Amino acid sequence: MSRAVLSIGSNLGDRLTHLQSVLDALGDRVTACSSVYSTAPWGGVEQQDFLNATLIVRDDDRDCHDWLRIGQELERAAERVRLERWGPRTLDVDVITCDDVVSDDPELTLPHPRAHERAFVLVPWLEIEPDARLAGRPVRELLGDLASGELSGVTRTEFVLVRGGA
Ligand SMILES: Nc1ncnc2c1ncn2[C@@H]1O[C@H](COP(=O)(O)OP(=O)(O)OP(=O)(O)O)[C@@H](O)[C@H]1O
Ligand SMILES: Nc1nc2c(c(=O)[nH]1)N=C(CO)CN2
Repeated sequence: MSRAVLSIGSNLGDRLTHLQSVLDALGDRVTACSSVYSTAPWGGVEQQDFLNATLIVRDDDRDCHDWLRIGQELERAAERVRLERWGPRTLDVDVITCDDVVSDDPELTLPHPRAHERAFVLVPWLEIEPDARLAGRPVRELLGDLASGELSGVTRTEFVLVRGGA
């Protein structure tokens, strides 16, 4: 059994359809799904705005590596091409936390080593889990540490992701 927090994002092609493909594939393993946010690109590469959302997933038969593997399969299905670090992509699936696992394995680092700096992860996560903690600190507090410019780049949209579509 495992429970994970996943961040999904897209800024190439039909961005909403790419995000929905994750919900469709995960079906009822998704126990919570945030609103869809329009987010300014993080990381310094000039590119189109992203759509981002955060999900909570649970499965009796899967472990933390399974969530990474499933995410990578979905990225491949969306024909994601790796050209540039933090550059444009059809679909990105990051494992933010999984149970209470702490790991510095480069293949699956947990919690995700840059999540605490990313309003595009923290804002949607807080929406679906107001008491969320990351590496021992309340997500609400981590958001307070971010520059106001980071927060203003994250705007809730009216787009809707449909759960249980599998
Ligand atoms: N928690 C994690 N979630 C997703 N991938 C991870 C994680 N920890 C390590 N990785 C590894 O990171 C590698 C690069 O992933 P990816 O290309 O999606 O990075 P990125 O999304 O461009 O940047 P970032 O890692 O900063 O989000 C993957 O091969 C994967 O094995
Ligand atoms: N706004 C936003 N910026 C990003 C994103 C993302 O999903 N949203 N993903 C990145 C690579 O992980 C790099 N930068």
